[in-house]
Order: sequence, then C-alpha cells, then structure tokens
Amino acid sequence: MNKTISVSQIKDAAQEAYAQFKDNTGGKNADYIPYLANIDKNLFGISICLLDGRIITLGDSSYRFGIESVSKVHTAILALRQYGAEKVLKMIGADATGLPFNSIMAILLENDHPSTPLVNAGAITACSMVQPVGDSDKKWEAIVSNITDLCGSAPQLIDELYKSETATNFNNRSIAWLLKNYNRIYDDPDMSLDLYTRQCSLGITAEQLSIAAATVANDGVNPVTKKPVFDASLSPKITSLVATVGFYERTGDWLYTSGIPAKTGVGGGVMGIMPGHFGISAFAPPLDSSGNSVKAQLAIKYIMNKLGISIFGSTRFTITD
Ligand SMILES: NC(=O)CC[C@H](N)C(=O)O
Repeated sequence: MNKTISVSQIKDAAQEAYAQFKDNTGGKNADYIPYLANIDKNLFGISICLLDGRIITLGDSSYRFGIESVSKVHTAILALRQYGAEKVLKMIGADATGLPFNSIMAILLENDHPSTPLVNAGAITACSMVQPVGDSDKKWEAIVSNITDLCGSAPQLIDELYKSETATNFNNRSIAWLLKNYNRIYDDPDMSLDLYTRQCSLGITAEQLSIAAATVANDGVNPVTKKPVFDASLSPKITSLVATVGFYERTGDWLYTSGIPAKTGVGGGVMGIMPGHFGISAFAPPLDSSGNSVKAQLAIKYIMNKLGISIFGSTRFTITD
C-alpha cells in the first residue's frame, strides 16, 4: 500500500501525544546516578526532524539533559567511520545480549564472543577504539566533534553529572577490567571508561537528538546543516544495531508496539530512526524498570501508531506539505 502523510498530520499526532502524556506520572528518575535523581520529573519534550530539515518541536525540546546511553549510538557511528563496518563487527559485534544495559553476566556468558556497542560493555570498547588510540584528549575531541556533526550543534558537558557518575560508576569499572580480561578492549581500560563516562555526561536536547536520528535516516547527510557526516553504506548498519538492542532486554516489546528502531538513555532521552523519512526524539526523566523513559516511549509509540507506519510494514509513504 502507498499513502501520503502531510506535515500537518505529523504535527497533529505530536501535539496529541504531548497533550495526552504530559501529566502522566508513571516511572521514576534514575537514582543510581545522584545527579539524575534530582532532575525535574515533569520535564517533557518531543522533536521530529524531517529530511528536508524542518523540525517539529513540543514542550521542553530545548532543555539540555544527560545524553547517557543514547551517546552509545553516536560513538558506534564514530567507530564505524574510523574502522568500517566489517572491523566493528569483528572487534565489538552486533548481537543483542537480552540482558540489562550494565550486565556483567552478559560478558561472562559471551566470553570472547563480542556483542554490541549499544550496551555498556560494547560502548566502553567503542571508546577504546576511538582514534588516535592512546591519546585521551584527542579521542575526546573526536567523540565531541562527531556528536556535533550528527546533531548539527555542539553538546555541552554537564560537569556535575560527570562528577556524580565518576564517583559512583563501580559496576562500569568492573566491566572495563573484565573486558581487558577477555581481550575485548583496545586502549587503557581506565581511560576508555573515563571517556565513556564523560560522553554519557554530555548535555543534549531532544531537538539535537532528532537531528542526529534524521542524519542516520538520511544516509549520513545532516538534513539541517547539509553536511555529509558518514558514508551512506553505514546507515543500515547503524539502524540495525539500534533495532537489535536499543531498549536492551525490552527491545522486542518496543519494536512490536512502536515499529521504529530507537535508542534510550537513563537521562530520559529516546532517539528513533525512520529510515528515509525522519528522526524523532522524546525526553522525560521518569524511567521504567529497564531504564527507559516512560513518557518518551508513550509519545513515540502514539505518533507511530497514529500515523499508521512501521519499519516492518509494507505501507510505503511519502511526506508532503
Ligand atoms: N542506560 C544508560 O543510559 C546507562 C548510562 C550510564 N552512564 C551507565 O553507564 O550506567
């Protein structure tokens, strides 16, 4: 089936989602990172970036929140840019773990068979791969400049979050050294962990994340700045990683109900990719038991279902004025 969807239909669906879920009180802020526990739980924003560069925003879409695990997508893209698709598959992998994002059990079970850059272990490995290996400052510059290219504007480090997370990331410290034990980390483990912690502490807006998602949906060309960021051949690789594990152990339920590959973070952000059509992001701090924003999930699901589209469906659609 073919159909057209107008920009005003998309705007209406987003507005309805915003109005319907604004006062939802489900979920609870992440509390294992002290900074996140204190963020206003009523914040709620939605942003959709179309491939012609138009952006539809609602609510707190320009509030800077902790990007957290959504940054795993960005740094996976950087590893893909620097190493290519084949090497990333060999050095990290592209499988779901089926376990929580910070699982140590997953590493033990996988032994030397790697998984994905979109859980903590693989994301720390991705940070270890960022070139130039051995140079923390230059690696950090590469990570930030890649995120800037994808979002079309710079993220800003939330120093308090970085300190809060560094002081409490004991589980991630174990992961970094366990990776070393299995030869699955390619730079100094402490440095790789610090880069990972810092990238998670970057402040980002829902609007910026929707632009980054739209860049993936647009074969690597940022639809707002028009800058080519990565080779078009990498887009399906990135979307497949996001589809496989974007919601950790809840990824199947998410894809089944929403129809869009998306990645979450415990800061409350979600970024979804609709290849060839748009990038979408929603942000609200309270999370479900797997660390995924309750309101962001509800909003994105509502919009997808209202528009009647799914990455798995046979309906082909064109977005018109
Ligand atoms: N799921 C997340 O967003 C987790 C990110 C967080 N920095 C952590 O490593 O625990």
